[in-house]
Amino acid sequence: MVQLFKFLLKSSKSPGRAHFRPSFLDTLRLAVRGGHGGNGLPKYGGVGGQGGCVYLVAKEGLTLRKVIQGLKDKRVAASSGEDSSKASIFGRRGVDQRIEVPVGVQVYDDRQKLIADLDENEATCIVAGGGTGGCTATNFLGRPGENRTVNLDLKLIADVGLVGFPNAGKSTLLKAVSNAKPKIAAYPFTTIRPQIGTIEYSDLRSITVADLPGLIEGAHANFGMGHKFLKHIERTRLLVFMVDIFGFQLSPRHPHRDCLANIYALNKELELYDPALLEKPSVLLLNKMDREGAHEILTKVKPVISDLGSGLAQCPEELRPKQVLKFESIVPISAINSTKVIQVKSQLRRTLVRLAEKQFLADEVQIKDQLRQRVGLVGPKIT
Ligand SMILES: Nc1nc2c(ncn2[C@@H]2O[C@H](COP(=O)(O)OP(=O)(O)OP(=O)(O)O)[C@@H](O)[C@H]2O)c(=O)[nH]1
Repeated sequence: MVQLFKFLLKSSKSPGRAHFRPSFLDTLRLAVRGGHGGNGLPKYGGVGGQGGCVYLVAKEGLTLRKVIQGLKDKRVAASSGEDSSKASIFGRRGVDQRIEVPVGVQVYDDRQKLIADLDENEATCIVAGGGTGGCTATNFLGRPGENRTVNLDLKLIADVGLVGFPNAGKSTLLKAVSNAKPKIAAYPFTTIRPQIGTIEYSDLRSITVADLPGLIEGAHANFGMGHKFLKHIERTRLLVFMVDIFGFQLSPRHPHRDCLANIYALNKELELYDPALLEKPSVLLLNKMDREGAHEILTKVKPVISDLGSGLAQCPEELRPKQVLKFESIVPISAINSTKVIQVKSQLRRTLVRLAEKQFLADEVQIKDQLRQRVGLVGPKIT
């Protein structure tokens, strides 16, 4: 009977497991402790070995979930340094603990002070130093290692951040332009975690695009998934806003917002999260242009979209931002039409190249200014 019950329990579990997708993890708290320093040997002036330290190394292709799976628990301790002895006057150093984490992790201490930003492959930081070994200065007593809690906050690194309300067609576009395989459905909130796709070009260059889901009107008041995923756009070089040209209605209980109102609402949500995001270069994609009546709407709204400030008086008060977005370009598209999608691909590439050139020139001016200040009036002339 027990066997039969176990069998039934097992077989009822497996289909569920097949559909189980662990939630996206972008924060992790770890308790870390450096090893204790070994004791010295006063009689011979022997010095104890230093305690091992705990350090983090950024590795491409990792996720925070894999990090947890690789750890026994969320406490990581390095080993102690060896005591000094007659046979070994200088005690051996404790063994370090190396934890590999995804590229893009920011490390904070308990007071939310940033310790390190591991934003490139192989970037390393020590999160818990080992205690020094005992010597004359410490009365030959080894010191304890650093003991603290650190918070790992993963901010995805992508060239482009795709932002829009549900159902705008973000997943459809990402699937069409990149290697990503997002879920697509005719109802909102199909995408429940950020998706990253790589767009490849014929000259073997590639750019990465992150689809950031869950943003809805009122996200700042924690509606939907709130601003949970907006942190991931902080590091993108270009923001791509996507709206349905016919507007969007979250549910029959919510008002229908036309495409202009949606743009203001996106603008406001970003402003409420962090006004600095509005300074980022951005492109606007007006999607679903294949549907009947789309071109009439476009003719009507385009002048206002090109100068969002001019339409603020007509914008519903609850959606009105203090500062308006200024788009590098406004592109009417149809994410399900492959010709238009190819145009978007090259448009993104052109914009990123232009931004890189601008940045390069700005850096050059800054470097020359710094050199002039250093050289002063007496040095060679810097042109
Ligand atoms: N007619 C038309 N329909 C489109 C177009 N792009 C997307 N759709 C449809 O719009 C619906 C929503 O598309 P998604 O790509 O899932 O939208 P999303 O923005 O990723 O939605 P969430 O996952 O909720 O964030 C789907 O039924 C798509 O087939 C388009 O260019 N034209």
